[in-house]
Amino acid sequence: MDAKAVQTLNLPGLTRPEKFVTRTGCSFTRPAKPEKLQMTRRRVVLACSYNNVPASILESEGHKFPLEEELILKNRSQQIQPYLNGRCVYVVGMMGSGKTTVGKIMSQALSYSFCDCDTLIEEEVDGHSVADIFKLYGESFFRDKETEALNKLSLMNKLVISTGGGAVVRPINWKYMHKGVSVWLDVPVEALAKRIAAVGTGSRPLLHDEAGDAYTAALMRLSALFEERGEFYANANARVSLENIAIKLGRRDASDLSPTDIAIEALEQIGNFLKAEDGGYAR
Ligand SMILES: Nc1ncnc2c1ncn2[C@@H]1O[C@H](COP(=O)(O)OP(=O)(O)O)[C@@H](O)[C@H]1O
Ligand SMILES: O=C(O)C1=C[C@@H](OP(=O)(O)O)[C@@H](O)[C@H](O)C1
Ligand SMILES: [Mg+2]
Repeated sequence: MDAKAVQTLNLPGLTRPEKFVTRTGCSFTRPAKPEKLQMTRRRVVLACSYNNVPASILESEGHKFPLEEELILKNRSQQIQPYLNGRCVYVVGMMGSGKTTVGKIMSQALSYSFCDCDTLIEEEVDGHSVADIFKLYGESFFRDKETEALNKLSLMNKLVISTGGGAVVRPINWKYMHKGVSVWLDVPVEALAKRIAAVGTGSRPLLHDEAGDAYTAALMRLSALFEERGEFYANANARVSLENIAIKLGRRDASDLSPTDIAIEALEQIGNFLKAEDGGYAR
């Protein structure tokens, strides 16, 4: 064993190793005393089903394994449950920021149900798509339906709710969302434009009018929208900066992050908010 590489970690709460893949090619040998682990730089496979295994030792060498992701998601959600107390989690952010995609992952980790606010509105308006609702009845009608939907959802619990990108603009909507906990997926507009260009602007009526190639058109419109709305997203209780996650995980840029990477960070940021709200006292 390379002595230089050996570090001793105090891992409170670690009980017994089974099988898991480390994320920095670290290896563990089971010490005599379970609460201490020795790490070397060689990759071995070891799994812990643990509470409080710091995610920092689960750093990826650029690839993750479902078991490891499950462990971390579960770990994060177990840490926040006592503070969340069944309150709904609202995911806010610009169009294309991953609210629906990441929201579903978070709901599974929290054993919550998932609700997409746009889908709820479509069901309320005879199954018309959001784009058709804009066309048939106009944006103001859509916004009223959005407020009605958020009002209804605010009476429920144990839901992860992915909101529509414009929900943050109306103060009344925040009155409803602040009955739960809100998290803002803060994604660089370039990454948003790339994602939306890949799927097309058909489902997003506010991106329809720009001329030019799909990416440039989306980038122009999203930049203008963010200019108008940026301050409203900042009302969220927690913020997930994809640029910060990329730096933390040593990735090239925000486009290099999976929805699960973002869900893990979202749960961590929600946890930070809840602990601060609670005076940091463990339950
Ligand atoms: N982390 C990610 N990396 C790459 N593409 C993503 C990521 N998260 C979401 N997407 C894609 O971006 C598009 C928008 O995602 P979606 O969840 O619908 O966002 P929103 O609900 O915020 O508009 C979808 O095509 C989705 O597959
Ligand atoms: O940003 C917006 O104003 C909108 C975002 C859309 O939802 P997504 O954020 O899920 O695309 C949808 O609510 C509608 O097209 C308006
Ligand atoms: Mg959505």
